Amino acid sequence: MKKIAILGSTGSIGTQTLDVVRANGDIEVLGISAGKNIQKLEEQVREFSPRLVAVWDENAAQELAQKIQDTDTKVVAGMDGLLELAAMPDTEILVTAIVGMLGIRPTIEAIRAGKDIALANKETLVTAGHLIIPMAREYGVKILPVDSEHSAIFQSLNGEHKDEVHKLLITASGGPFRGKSRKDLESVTLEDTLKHPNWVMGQKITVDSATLVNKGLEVMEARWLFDVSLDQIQVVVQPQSVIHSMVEFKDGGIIAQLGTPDMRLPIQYALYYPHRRYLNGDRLDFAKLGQITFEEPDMDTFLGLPMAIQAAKAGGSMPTVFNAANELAVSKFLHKKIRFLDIYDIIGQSMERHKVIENPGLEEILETESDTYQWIESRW
Ligand SMILES: NC(=O)C1=CN([C@@H]2O[C@H](COP(=O)(O)OP(=O)(O)OC[C@H]3O[C@@H](n4cnc5c(N)ncnc54)[C@H](OP(=O)(O)O)[C@@H]3O)[C@@H](O)[C@H]2O)C=CC1
Ligand SMILES: CC(=O)[C@@H](O)[C@H](O)COP(=O)(O)O
Ligand SMILES: [Mn+2]
Repeated sequence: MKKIAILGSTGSIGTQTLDVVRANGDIEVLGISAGKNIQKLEEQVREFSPRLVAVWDENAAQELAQKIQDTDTKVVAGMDGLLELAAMPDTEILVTAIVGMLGIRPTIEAIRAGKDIALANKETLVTAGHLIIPMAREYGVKILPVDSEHSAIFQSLNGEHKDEVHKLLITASGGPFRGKSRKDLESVTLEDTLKHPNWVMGQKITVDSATLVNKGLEVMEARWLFDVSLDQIQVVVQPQSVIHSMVEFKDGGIIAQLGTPDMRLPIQYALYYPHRRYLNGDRLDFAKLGQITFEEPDMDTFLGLPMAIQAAKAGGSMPTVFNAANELAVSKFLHKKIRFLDIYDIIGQSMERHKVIENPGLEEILETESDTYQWIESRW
């Protein structure tokens, strides 16, 4: 039995990870965690009997402890609880399916404890990739990409050395507003934004897809995961989300990974790497699909991508500012406190005022996050 723990087991990636566990029958889930959804956590405790459940919210943790006192599962709370889950004895893999840069500390804790990381939580690499990647190397742990584009690149590379690579082609759906003008975006609603054309995902990443911030985060994530320069990464809009990404090698040959939009494939690939397992689900039918099309991303309208590239070029603490500003702006948008285009203003103005800290340590990253939050809160 392979033993895993899941950071964010109640979310979109977390629950699909549990689908993969259920379908295969040879993975033991030793730890699960969530922010505050104790109803789902209780169901998961009763089905998977984990040793540990970590709940961010202290009151929710107490309530859950009451509800499951008839079980052998221990409940822990807060950041200490997430850290305990990340490093719990006997697990081989931590699945980081939590949303946001809150995932940094548990990911570091897990690496120090020698756990391989099945990484969905892109915000961690975006803000702390310069710490995480060398640390993973030092501790001899694998960072196995779960994000569909990065899994596609990982599969397409198939162990080839990075010196063989000419460039990475990251595909983008273009989001629900593909083809719209800036004027059109002035009046889009939250409900419009949450209608992703191809994928069913958590709310934060769905908004990020619509702004193209998601693609920007993925460019930065790819840079850390595959050790390539920014110039070696190209974003291509592929509206059907059938090609999940591609690698162009030095000789001009291009290898792509294709499939239906189903996150269980990259999750399962990461959990069983380097082996493939059967996956029961829809298969691509090319005759029915008819065509696969490509476009340039509209960088004049969807500023999430060019601003991310600007942050990546500035380096140091700037990707943290980009990410933190986006996290808070998206949260405000989800609570209907700001409009869609305000997300770009919040990110842009936060970056403009920031003086880059070169090679920031963990404390400086967290301070930059909280400084960015305070500045935004005082203005919006
Ligand atoms: N969904 C997808 O298809 C994809 C997602 N990703 C990335 O994976 C990550 C997760 O995304 P997704 O599954 O969509 O997100 P969801 O919002 O669906 O789930 C987030 C999970 O994180 C938990 N969580 C939230 N806040 C806290 C907290 N303070 N402490 C502990 N746990 C917390 C949630 O718990 P609770 O339920 O209690 O709120 C939930 O379990 C993101 O980084 C995203 O960018 C990458 C590629 C595809
Ligand atoms: C499933 C996944 O990995 C998401 O990141 C998805 O790619 C979002 O789609 P777009 O950002 O391309 O709209
Ligand atoms: Mn993705």
